[in-house]
Amino acid sequence: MANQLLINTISGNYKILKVLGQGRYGQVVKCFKRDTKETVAVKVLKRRYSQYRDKREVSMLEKLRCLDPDKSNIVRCHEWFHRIDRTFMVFEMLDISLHEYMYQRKPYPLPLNGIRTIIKDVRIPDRK
Ligand SMILES: Nc1ncnc2c1ncn2[C@@H]1O[C@H](COP(=O)(O)OP(=O)(O)OP(=O)(O)O)[C@@H](O)[C@H]1O
Repeated sequence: MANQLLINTISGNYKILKVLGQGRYGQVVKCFKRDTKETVAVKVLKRRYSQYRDKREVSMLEKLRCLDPDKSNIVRCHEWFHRIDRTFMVFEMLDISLHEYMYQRKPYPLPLNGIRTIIKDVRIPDRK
């Protein structure tokens, strides 16, 4: 896998298990972190055509790190690093996305109580 070669140039600590998805700014891969024996999600930002964009992404993460992840419902970011022309961000591995959850329940909609809980959870980080 092309990303495995890329990630090996940074650290032999991460073994890529599979591609989790693709976002606007890059690809997210599931990795095994050898030193801690954790499974993590590593976001590999697209080639650094804009250092400003990468810095903005990292500075947003820096600010969010001040919040308690257990209380703010924000995904935990373990670390990030810039190497060669890429930025790598290491996050805790989450369960399925809301989209996937809704898809799995098809053709049944989410129960009203479930929708209330999700809306409440999503709104918590807004309150800061
Ligand atoms: N921490 C994570 N744990 C598990 N899967 C993840 C994690 N982060 C991202 N993913 C998966 O990778 C996909 C792409 O994530 P990514 O954050 O790059 O895109 P996004 O959420 O669309 O945001 P953006 O386009 O703004 O970068 C998600 O839809 C999700 O399926």
